[in-house]
Amino acid sequence: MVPNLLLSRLCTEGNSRLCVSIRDYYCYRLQTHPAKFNPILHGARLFQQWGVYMFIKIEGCRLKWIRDHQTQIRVDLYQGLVGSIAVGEVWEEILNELLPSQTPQDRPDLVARVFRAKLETMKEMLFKKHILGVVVAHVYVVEFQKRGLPHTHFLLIMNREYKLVVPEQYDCIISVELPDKHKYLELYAMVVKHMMYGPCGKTSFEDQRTVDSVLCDSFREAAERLGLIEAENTLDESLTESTQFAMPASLRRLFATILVFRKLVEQMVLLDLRSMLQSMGKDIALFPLPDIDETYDTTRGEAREVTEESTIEVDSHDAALASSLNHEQRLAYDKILAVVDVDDGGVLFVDGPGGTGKTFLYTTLLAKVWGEGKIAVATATSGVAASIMPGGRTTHSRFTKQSGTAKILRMASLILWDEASMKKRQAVEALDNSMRDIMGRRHQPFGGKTVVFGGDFRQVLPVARKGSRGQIIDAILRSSYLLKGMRQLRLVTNMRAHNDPWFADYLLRVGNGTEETDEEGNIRLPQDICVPPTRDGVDLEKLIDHVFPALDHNMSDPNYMTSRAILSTKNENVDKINTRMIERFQGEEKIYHSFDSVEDDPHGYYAPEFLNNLTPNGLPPRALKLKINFPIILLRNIDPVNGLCNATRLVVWDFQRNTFDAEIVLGQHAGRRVFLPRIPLCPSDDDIFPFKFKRKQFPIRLSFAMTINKAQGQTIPVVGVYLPDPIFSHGQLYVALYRATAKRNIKILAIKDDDKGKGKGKEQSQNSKKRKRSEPLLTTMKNIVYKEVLST
Ligand SMILES: Nc1ncnc2c1ncn2[C@@H]1O[C@H](COP(=O)(O)OP(=O)(O)OP(=O)(O)O)[C@@H](O)[C@H]1O
Repeated sequence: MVPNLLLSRLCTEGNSRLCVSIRDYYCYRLQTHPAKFNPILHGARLFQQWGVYMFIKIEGCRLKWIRDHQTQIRVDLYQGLVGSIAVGEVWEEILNELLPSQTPQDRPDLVARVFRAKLETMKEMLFKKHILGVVVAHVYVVEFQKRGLPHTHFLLIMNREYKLVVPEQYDCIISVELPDKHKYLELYAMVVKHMMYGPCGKTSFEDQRTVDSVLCDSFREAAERLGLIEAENTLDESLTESTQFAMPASLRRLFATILVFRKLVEQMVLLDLRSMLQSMGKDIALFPLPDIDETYDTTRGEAREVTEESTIEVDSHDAALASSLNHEQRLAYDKILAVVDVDDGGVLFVDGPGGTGKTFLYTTLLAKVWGEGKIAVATATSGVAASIMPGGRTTHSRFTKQSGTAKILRMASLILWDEASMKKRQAVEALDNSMRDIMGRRHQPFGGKTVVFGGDFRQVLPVARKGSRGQIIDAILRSSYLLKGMRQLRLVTNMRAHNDPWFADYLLRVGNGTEETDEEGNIRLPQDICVPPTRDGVDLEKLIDHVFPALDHNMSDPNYMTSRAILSTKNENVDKINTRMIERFQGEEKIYHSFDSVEDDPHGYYAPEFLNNLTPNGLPPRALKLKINFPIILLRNIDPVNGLCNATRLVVWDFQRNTFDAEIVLGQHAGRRVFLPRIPLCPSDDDIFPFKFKRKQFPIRLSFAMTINKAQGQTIPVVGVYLPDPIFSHGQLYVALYRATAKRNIKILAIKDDDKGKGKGKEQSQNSKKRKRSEPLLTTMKNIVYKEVLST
């Protein structure tokens, strides 16, 4: 039925053609010529766009032919079997040919070729082997779905004796149920693997509208109840759920108290709210609430920071730690206190590799300064480091424009900034500039304050987006003008791994880039920390077993859950491991769907199905799957003062429909139970989409596995490292290794790059199980160290 389209006309002389069809021409443009660079094949989504335009050209001609030949085409006469086949994203024939970092969607040419080969096989089975009976005529169309993958619909006109005339005959060849898992395990597995839309359980429209045994009035209401789309009262409901969940008796008591002491309680609540909002960096005046009567404020208008800092109670245990400082810590301690005592300013840098006791030193210093009635301001670049420092706050929430900030900085005898190596130097320089103004001493660094920075430049450095090595180095504190006047205090002894001195030494050599390398520039990994290769290629399962032994027995133990994690370089690897852990973990699963939208899209041009498929880095998934006791990690600073900051680790306790209950498990706030709401989140990388994407979801991810960068500063005694791709930035290998306390607590699974063939893209790396057995797992590894950032 489909004509051959001619560019001008099809001329034949013997067997040779003088002209080619439009279709032939574009087929030629899509050929892969190994020696020639073909820009079309590298165009990713542009390639798809181009494909669509070219297809429209060809299809336009086809449609014209059909329009002009209506008398010959008597479509209305036909009836028969309708069926379809669709392309599978995990077809190996496609994955094997992808260029580095391409996905199947980026290569419509490959997808179409492989799809056609399969289609031809299918046609042969249908029309030559007659698997469904003799076919006398057929029609099929191939369509490309939104994601850029093709599928086809068939209409088969059967020979008279094979025509299906009663439902029973259809039932013999068409089955819309899952095969019996126990009888036909292989068939069952095959159907589940290739099933595109998941099992459907609904049998009627009423059934579709029934949620939790309640028949809803509309499909919209049913979708809202299922949490698939956002209901208008989601926030109200989550508040109601939290209140039901949290001690109804105390809430009733509060209500009774409000009735009795209305004005007083109202003012107390407002003052409390003001303080909470301040700690989140917000002013209560921005919200439509009753006015505050300052006479009820017992702090007499004193800024929250000042009240907080001047009422810190010293933990006697922290004060006693001073007697256990080791020699180098003691030297640093004495030097810093001497500068604090003189009170004429000084800038010091505690340079200590991971585990050398920087936090231990800060804890003793803070206890000493506070014990003398002085003010010490403790900050850290990341929320995790801040949460393990007494009175610690992130620099982001500490150095704000709040009225109390300047006052507290003026009063402080010591300002401590941990993980300064992870912050861009411009941020530190901005503080220096502000302090000079605040103190009215422009000529003295930090206006003459004692400022102690701590950090480790062996670790992953602040990200200069798409920055070159030079730009990254230029962005760090080492390159600042402040370095000249900074006194260096060195800690060397690894106190965390002191029971395994060989390992402690090895870590330091990795961090310093002094570990011996082979001719390919790789360092050797200690044999006993590498996962031994398995015969059946299930190395990742082996790594999971090493890190999470006897999971079934330990899954309800929060200490077990949070003292271990698998680290990897990329989010896609992390997601893969977390998905495996969801399957392994027992218990009922709860799925929370996100509500996705685009800002400034009043006409709804961006379809929800499209938005739901997006998973930008740093955002939670569209379908967040949780089970009780799952370890999770926060993705945003929600309430830093109360321990809810980016990278805080929690364990899931219980679910409600719009909220869930979790417990903070590490740091100063360990043991605190919190309710987490869904909040609007935007990708940190603004340029990633040509529109402003917004996902309303719980700001968390599972933390069975996490990226190496996210693990920086975390305490993880038992560590697995999964490296299906080589590490790619300064300090990554060091950060991954030094989390562990000893060699016996770490296992690495590094897969040789060649195993995946050259440039097979991410899907192939996800298929690492299919690694060729002849190829060994890696026991040597690339280590990237920018030595210039380590020298002073
Ligand atoms: N003098 C000491 N006596 C006993 N234990 C110590 C001493 N110094 C440090 N430790 C212990 O060693 C471990 C590592 O110390 P700490 O967390 O302070 O190191 P760090 O340099 O801050 O590490 P990281 O950079 O990885 O955060 C902790 O368990 C700490 O309690």
